[in-house]
Amino acid sequence: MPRLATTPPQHDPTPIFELFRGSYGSELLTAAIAHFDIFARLERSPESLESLAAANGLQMRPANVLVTALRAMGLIGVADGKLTLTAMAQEHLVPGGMYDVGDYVGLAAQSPGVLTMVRLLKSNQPLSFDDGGAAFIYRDGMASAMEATDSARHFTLALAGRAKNVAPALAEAVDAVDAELLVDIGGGTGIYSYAILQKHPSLHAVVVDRPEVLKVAEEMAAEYGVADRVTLQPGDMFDDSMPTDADIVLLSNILHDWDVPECKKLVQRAASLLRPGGQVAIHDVFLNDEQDGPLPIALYSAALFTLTEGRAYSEAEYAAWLVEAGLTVQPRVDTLIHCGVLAGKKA
Ligand SMILES: C[S@@+](CC[C@H](N)C(=O)[O-])C[C@H]1O[C@@H](n2cnc3c(N)ncnc32)[C@H](O)[C@@H]1O
Repeated sequence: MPRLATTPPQHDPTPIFELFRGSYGSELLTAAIAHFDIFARLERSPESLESLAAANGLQMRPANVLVTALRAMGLIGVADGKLTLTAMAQEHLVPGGMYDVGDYVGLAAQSPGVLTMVRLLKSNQPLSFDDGGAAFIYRDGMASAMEATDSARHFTLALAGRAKNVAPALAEAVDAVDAELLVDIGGGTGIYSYAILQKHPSLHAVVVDRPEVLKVAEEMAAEYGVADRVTLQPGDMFDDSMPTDADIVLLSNILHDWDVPECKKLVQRAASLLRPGGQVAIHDVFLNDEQDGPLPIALYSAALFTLTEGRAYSEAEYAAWLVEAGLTVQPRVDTLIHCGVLAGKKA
């Protein structure tokens, strides 16, 4: 009997993910207090994100990750378009204040996790694994752990744990009635596609990913009994051609791996593959449009920042890219573990 990718778990695993990501909160808070000049500066005068970033030698991606988390923690607010301290931060995090707790938090300033976070924030570079390169991302000329058999397998199977839980909800959330062709860009194990295939017996899926990753996708296609309706296409999603006339192009947990220019390019490429009436389905997490939380997503954004060239984005950011690509944005549908689908339809 093939495995079912459409049966949801009995218990929602979201709290486990939130507990796991909690360490990023501690690291960012300690980094902000003990390694960057944020609270004293904002006490002197409100400031734009750009100017706070420049004063601390940070590029915009790390600045966004750090400040979004501090806003989600209730330490930084916004007034008249500038960053300000909240009352709690003013009382407790301005150096020299009567009730300043900065030195207490600073006891963790030299811990390995905090030092690594500070290094990554300053360099704007993802972690490199055993000299094999970054996890989850590949583009021409970059060292990538997805190019070697063992590391590609390790990172791909790690994502299968989340995918097995979320895929049943994704298969419900994506409108695939009457669809014939699904293109899953950076599909990894392919589990999300396989759930949609199991729900829609006349659908065919093309899973595009790196060659070593697709070895895992091939095993999973057999396990889930969909191998005869799946084409595995090795390639580079930025440069290689992909099938056209697609009803659905799935970008599941892809855009959060990349910085804004790459995201725009990928959404444009995805839109160019659609037949009229088709949709690009962005499956991801969503920051608030104000970039001030929710805290679990702000901390996940920090995780993404350390591992990849991306971060979490807001629905407004994704929607703008879909519109730029000529698509009409559909209402967002939640799946599981903070994820949801934001689709853009081609007229
Ligand atoms: C974070 S994983 C997402 C996997 C899966 N879609 C999911 O939701 O679990 C990103 C995937 O994109 C693939 N990928 C990264 N860069 C790529 C590139 N340039 N071309 C093709 N695939 C790429 C990775 O190998 C990996 O499988």
